Amino acid sequence: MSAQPHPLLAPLDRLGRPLRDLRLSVIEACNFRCGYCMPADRVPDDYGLDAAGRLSFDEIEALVRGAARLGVSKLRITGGEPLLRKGLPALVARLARIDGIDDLAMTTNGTLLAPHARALREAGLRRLTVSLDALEPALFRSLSGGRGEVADVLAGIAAAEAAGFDALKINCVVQRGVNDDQALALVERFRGSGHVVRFIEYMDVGTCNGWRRDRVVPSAELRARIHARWPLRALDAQYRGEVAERHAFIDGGGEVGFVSSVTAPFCGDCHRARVSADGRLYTCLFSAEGIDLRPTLAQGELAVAERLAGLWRARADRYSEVRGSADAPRRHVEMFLIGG
Ligand SMILES: Nc1nc2c(ncn2[C@@H]2O[C@H](COP(=O)(O)OP(=O)(O)OP(=O)(O)O)[C@@H](O)[C@H]2O)c(=O)[nH]1
Ligand SMILES: C[S@@+](CC[C@H](N)C(=O)[O-])C[C@H]1O[C@@H](n2cnc3c(N)ncnc32)[C@H](O)[C@@H]1O
Ligand code: SF4
Ligand code: SF4
Repeated sequence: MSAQPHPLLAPLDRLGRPLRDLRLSVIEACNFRCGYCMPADRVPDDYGLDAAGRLSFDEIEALVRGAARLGVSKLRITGGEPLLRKGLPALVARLARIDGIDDLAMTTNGTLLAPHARALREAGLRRLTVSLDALEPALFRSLSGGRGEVADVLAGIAAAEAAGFDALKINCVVQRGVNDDQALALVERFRGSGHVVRFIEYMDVGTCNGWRRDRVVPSAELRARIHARWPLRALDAQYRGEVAERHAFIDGGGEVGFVSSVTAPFCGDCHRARVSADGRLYTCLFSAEGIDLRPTLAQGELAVAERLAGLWRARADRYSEVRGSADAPRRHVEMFLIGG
């Protein structure tokens, strides 16, 4: 059941967009070094705030309760790698109880999922997204910065299924000449499984990921490649502002999705806010500066709701629509700090 937003606090931003979706990073550290996010040559092995720099579970709960008062109903836990955060199932249990949060999801690289899937499910996590950029083991290892094994991710997916998670999202960031040749294999592997593979255009987020536009594979091109092998038909969005464009396999093999933030931006309906592990609010994936919420978190959920409402009303972000123009911000926060 959705919480009734406080009557004074159901804010619209300057472009008329409500706040519906909160993406919360619970940790800035990661056990991978994906080149498009946290390149090994730019981010030291021991990178990470010490635990005291992170929001406590009490602070996180105050944040989410405050956000729920504004009409936020969807919460995604992310990182860094969220499964590195100690005590995560206990945090999930606290967040799952918050009135108004109808959709509690997590994005993970999946390597630590096998031992944790059941506890997360029992704690109340409803949905899981697992990132998986390649099935070929040597390529997967290289894409993870030499840190990960694809077999561990597949074991994590199997453990999630056994724990009762169904219809996982399997997210693949596609780079031309790097892993675009893995797309058909990924589709084949998960067709008919009930899980949904989604291909994400490589984005220019962060300062250090060496983005090149010629490495972006437009979703339309990838969709045509998949359609030639397994014919597709477009599906309607399930709700306004859905990030992925959905397509069904005509033969009944399930569906596949495309996130096209470079070639077909979707800022017009963007109702997402992000909070980093140290409590900074980012009103766009491409914001340069976060706004420190920590002093307000100590004052309780009503104070949080009022502060968030004021900040949301001032928002006018639409980076993907102005990318490349003189108006576009030049500096962005790192993706591993705000969680994608
Ligand atoms: N530019 C841009 N990209 C986004 C935004 N939200 C998500 N993405 C990209 O899309 C990817 C997939 O996002 P998800 O978190 O899986 O999408 P979602 O719509 O919240 O997930 P579901 O509710 O499960 O469909 C992210 O990792 C980002 O790369 C956004 O607001 N702006
Ligand atoms: C930052 S990660 C955090 C969660 C977890 N570590 C994981 O990888 O699933 C969340 C998502 O952001 C995506 N991502 C990171 N950098 C990206 C980029 N430059 N372009 C597009 N997606 C990116 C990742 O592929 C991943 O699916
Ligand atoms: S995409 Fe996820 S797994 Fe890869 S470096 Fe970034 S935070 Fe880590
Ligand atoms: S670029 Fe910013 S405003 Fe546009 S959809 Fe992404 S997060 Fe929202």
